[in-house]
Amino acid sequence: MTENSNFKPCDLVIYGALGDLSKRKLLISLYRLEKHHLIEADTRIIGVDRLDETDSSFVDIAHKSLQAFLNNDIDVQIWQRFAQRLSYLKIDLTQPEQYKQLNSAIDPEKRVMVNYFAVSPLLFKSICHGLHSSGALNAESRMVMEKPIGHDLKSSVEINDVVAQVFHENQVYRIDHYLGKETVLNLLALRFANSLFYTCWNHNTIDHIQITVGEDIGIEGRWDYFDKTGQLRDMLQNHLLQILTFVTMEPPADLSAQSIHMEKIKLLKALRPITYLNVEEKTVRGQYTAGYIQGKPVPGYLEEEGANTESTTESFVAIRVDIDNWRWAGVPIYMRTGKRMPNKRTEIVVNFKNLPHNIFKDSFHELPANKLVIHLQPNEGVDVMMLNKIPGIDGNIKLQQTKLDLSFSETFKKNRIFGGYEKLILEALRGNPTLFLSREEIEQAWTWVDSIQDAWQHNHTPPKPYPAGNWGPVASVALLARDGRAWEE
Ligand SMILES: NC(=O)C1=CN([C@@H]2O[C@H](COP(=O)(O)OP(=O)(O)OC[C@H]3O[C@@H](n4cnc5c(N)ncnc54)[C@H](OP(=O)(O)O)[C@@H]3O)[C@@H](O)[C@H]2O)C=CC1
Ligand SMILES: O=C1O[C@H](COP(=O)(O)O)[C@@H](O)[C@H](O)[C@H]1O
Repeated sequence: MTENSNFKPCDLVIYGALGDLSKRKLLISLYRLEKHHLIEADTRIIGVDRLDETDSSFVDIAHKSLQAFLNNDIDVQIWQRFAQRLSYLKIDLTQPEQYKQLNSAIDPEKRVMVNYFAVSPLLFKSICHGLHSSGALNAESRMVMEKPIGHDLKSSVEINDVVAQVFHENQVYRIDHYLGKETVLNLLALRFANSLFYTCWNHNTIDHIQITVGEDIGIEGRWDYFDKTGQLRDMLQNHLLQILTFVTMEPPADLSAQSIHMEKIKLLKALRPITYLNVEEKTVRGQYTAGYIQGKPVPGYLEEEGANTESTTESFVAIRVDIDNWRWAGVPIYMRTGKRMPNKRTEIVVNFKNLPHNIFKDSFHELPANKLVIHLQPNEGVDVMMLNKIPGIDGNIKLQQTKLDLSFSETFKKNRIFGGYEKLILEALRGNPTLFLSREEIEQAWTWVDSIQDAWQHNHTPPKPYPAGNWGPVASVALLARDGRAWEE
C-alpha cells in the first residue's frame, strides 16, 4: 500500500456483477487499481447477481473478463492478489429477504460498505428496500448509482426519493464516468487557469462549438437495455450534457463539489427548450443499418442479437443547442453522438469568429478562423489551429494554417492517464464525493431531455437510417449546413 494508507478498507458490493458494465469496466478498473497498489490491502469485492455462481466460478468469470478486455495482459502476481479479494453471492435483487445474506459477507467493524448499483435503474428501488430491510447499512455506508438515473424526470425523482429514505445525501455517489476522464477534468484547468481564454470565452469571440462523442461499437448484446433507452437517454442526457456544462458554465467560486454543481445547474437551466414546434429543425434521430467498420461488415441495429425488427429507437442523435444567457447569446452548440460511427472519437471543437478584415488576400481569400480542438479520447490532447507566415525571403507574406499540438502522452510522459472508472471507483472507495453528480443537476438535465423525447413522440419522428461506418444520417450534415457550417471531420 503506497498512496492511500489513510483510507479505510471497504466491502465493495457490486450488484449486477455478471453484467456488461461490471465485466467490461468495473472489474478491469479494479484490477488496474490493484496493479498500481491503490486498493487497501483489506478491501473485499463481493459480486452479487442472480445466477448460480460460486466464489471460485466468479473468480473464473472475472479472469475471463480481464483476458477479453485487457488482451491477456494479466500479471500473475497482481491477479493472485486481486482474486483473493473476490467472492460471490446469489441474490435475486427483487426479493428483499435474500439480502440478509449480505450480513455474513461484510464486516462493518472493519470495513465501509460501498454498494455499487451496476444494474438497470428499474432495480434501484428494490435494492434500496432490500438493503434497508437487511440491516447491513450503517451511517458510514455508501452507494454508487449508475447513469441513467431513471428513464425520465418522473422516474428519476421517484428513485432519488427512495434512495433518500435509505441513504443520507452525503452517502450517495451518482456516477458519470466521463467526469473521471482526465481530459474532461482538464476542461476546468484549460478554462479557469489560463488567462488566454478568460476574455475570449463568449459570444464576442466564439462563433460556435461542436461536441462529438462517436463510438464504433454497436450495442454489444445489450438490446434489452439499449432498446428501451436509446442514445438520447443513454449518452446525451448524461455524458454530453456534462461535457457541455464544463465547456460553457460560469467560473465556479472554487473547486468544491457544491460550487461546481451550482454553476452546472445554472447552465442547464439556461438551455433553450426544444419542443414539438422546433424539434425537427433542431434535432436529428438516426438508426444504423448494416455497413462496414474499418473494413469489417457489421449488422444493422434491427439485426442485432435479440432485436425487435419494428424498433424505432435511435442509435444516433445530433442537436443544435442554444444557451439563453449573456455569455452564449447567438452561439450555437452542436452536439452529436452515435453508435457504429467510423471510429471512436470524443472531441470538442471551439470555432472562433472570423476577423473583421483580411489583409492577407494573397494567401487566403477568406482567412480560416482559429479553432481550439480538445481531444477527450483517444489521443488525449489539445490543438490550436492558427495561421503563421511561411518562412521565405520573397517580398509577400504568405500564410499557412498550422497546428499547435499539445499531446498528453507526449507532454506528460511520466504520468499515467487513469480511466474514468478507475478514478471514480477510487474516489468512491476513498469517500470523496467531489466528482459525483448532485440530484438537482440530474433532474434539470432530465427536464430538458424529456422535452425532446416528448416532442419526438408527439411528432412521431422516425429515426433516419445511416449505414454503419458513417457519421450519422445525411440530415445531420444538413443541421449545420442550414446555418452555413459543417462538422469538423
Ligand atoms: N455497459 C456499459 O458500458 C455501461 C452501463 N451503464 C449502466 O450500468 C447499468 C448496468 O448496465 P449493464 O451492465 O450494461 O447491464 P446488464 O444487463 O449487462 O447487467 C445487469 C446485471 O444485473 C443482473 N440482474 C438483472 N436483474 C437481476 C435481479 N433481479 N437480481 C439479480 N441480478 C439481476 C443481470 O442478470 P441477467 O443477465 O440475468 O438479466 C445482469 O447480470 C445500467 O444502469 C447502465 O445504464 C453505465 C455506463 C456504461
Ligand atoms: O455510459 C455509457 O458509455 C459507454 C461509452 O463510454 P466510453 O468511456 O467508452 O466513451 C457507452 O458505450 C454505453 O452505451 C453507455 O451506457
